[in-house]
Amino acid sequence: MLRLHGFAVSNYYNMVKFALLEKGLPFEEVQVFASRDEAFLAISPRGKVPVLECEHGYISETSAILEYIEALGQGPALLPKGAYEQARVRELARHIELYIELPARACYAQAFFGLQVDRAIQAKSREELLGGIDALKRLGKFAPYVAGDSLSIADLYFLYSVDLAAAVAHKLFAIDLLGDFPKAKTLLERFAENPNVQRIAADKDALMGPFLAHMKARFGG
Ligand SMILES: N[C@@H](CCC(=O)N[C@@H](CS)C(=O)NCC(=O)O)C(=O)O
Repeated sequence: MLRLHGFAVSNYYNMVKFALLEKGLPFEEVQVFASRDEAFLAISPRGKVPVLECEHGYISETSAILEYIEALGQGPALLPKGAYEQARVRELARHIELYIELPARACYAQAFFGLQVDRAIQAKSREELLGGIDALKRLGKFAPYVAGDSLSIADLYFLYSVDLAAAVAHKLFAIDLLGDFPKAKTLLERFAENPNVQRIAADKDALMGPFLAHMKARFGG
């Protein structure tokens, strides 16, 4: 059986969990916080979650994990047929990750953990986030899913990046990131009704207290 290592507050972990749930693949969750412990580095060389354990060994990096799950060919496909169509989905996923998730992440420490992020990093993140949202408006189809009429890997990145990015933009820059992006808001509302999304959100809420205590013990703040 597949085993998903990580923790329920992690947005990357939740992208993989959502894919597994939507595909109906059986899996076990192995709760572990990101760390640089030797035992964890042996399965995740950058000390990050998620890690997927399969019959052959361990896979780190969400995009590699998602591609592996997809290649198993079970459950509903999260990539369309056709090389071009697939490339468009991957293009969207990369845009969301590189230009929305990562700039927002650079400010998580201040937005969520009470630490201070350097002003220059904040300014760069703000600019990149606005550019990332602009690119998503241009590239996304939202018909009703990000890449078209069916759920795809691009939606996983969207669902578990844009909400956090919007929170960062609101808290640090007093910007309503989705203020003039009604299609994105509508899609988030649609996802909020999905039972798998609700289960993932409930698991996240349940772990939030212990996770914050873990972060405080590790970094202070
Ligand atoms: N590039 C990685 C990013 C994963 C990631 O950043 N995970 C976070 C949790 S949401 C983490 O493990 N952070 C710990 C760290 O960076 O030390 C992926 O795609 O899986």
